[in-house]
Amino acid sequence: IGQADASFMGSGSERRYEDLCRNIINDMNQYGLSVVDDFLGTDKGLKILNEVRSMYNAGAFQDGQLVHNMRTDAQSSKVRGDKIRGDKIKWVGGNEPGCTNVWYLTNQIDSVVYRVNTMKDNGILGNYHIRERTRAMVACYPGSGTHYIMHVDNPNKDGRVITAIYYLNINWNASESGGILRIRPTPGTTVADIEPKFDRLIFFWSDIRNPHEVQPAHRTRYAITVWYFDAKEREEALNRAKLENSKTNNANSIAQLAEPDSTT
Ligand SMILES: COc1ccc2cc(-c3cnc(C(=O)NCC(=O)O)c(O)c3)ccc2c1
Ligand SMILES: [Mn+2]
Repeated sequence: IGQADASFMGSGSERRYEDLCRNIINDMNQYGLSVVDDFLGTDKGLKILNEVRSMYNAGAFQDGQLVHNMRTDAQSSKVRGDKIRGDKIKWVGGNEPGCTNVWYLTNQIDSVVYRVNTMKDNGILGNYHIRERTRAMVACYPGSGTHYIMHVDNPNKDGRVITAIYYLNINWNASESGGILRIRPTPGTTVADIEPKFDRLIFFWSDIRNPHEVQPAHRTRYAITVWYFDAKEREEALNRAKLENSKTNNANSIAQLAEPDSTT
């Protein structure tokens, strides 16, 4: 996987920017994932890290835990919640105060994604029409073995086609701290083990092509994720949701009709 050096914000950067985008296109078509190192350079990366640290220390993150994998312990009928996810998250839209560096990052990722989506000979990327994305999800795995079990980001065509993750972890040593992102591209038997290194940006298809897990982290592990929507898949997902919604509303109103009117 081409480890493109992407500090293209420097001088004479046009050529390097084109090369970076070409690398991403090739990686996405060949592997369904791409790793870009030194995306913004050290000083911009540090500004983002400090901003995220102050958010986290201000207690702005909520427990990302959604569903406990509850099960009863065989011996003492105690119910044990095996956490599916151990991360704590904060959604950032980009215009909140104190998030200017996260906003700068998402702007930089946007320009790369919109570029690769429109370049000629971009293969599978040409099948999508990417016009919008989610807000930025700032995630912290607070160490002590917190992890995320194998999952697919978009298993049911909710519109998200590309996952982009930017890592903030200086001198990350996976043999000590774990926290590897393991992607198992499907179909296939290969495995991609990606360390959550400082100033590293990765892309991968969000759907069932890329089941992945975050292995137990033993050090605080920060990442910022944005998901990019394909306009057509997103519209179809929203239409399905609307249809479902109106069905339940109708069902509810019919149910109300059927209920004996309590006032009579
Ligand atoms: C309904 O509300 C929510 C709110 C937040 C949610 C966050 C995730 C999520 C998904 N993937 C990863 C991941 O794969 N990280 C890889 C890495 O850090 O290297 C991750 O950390 C978090 C999934 C569902 C959510 C639903
Ligand atoms: Mn995921």
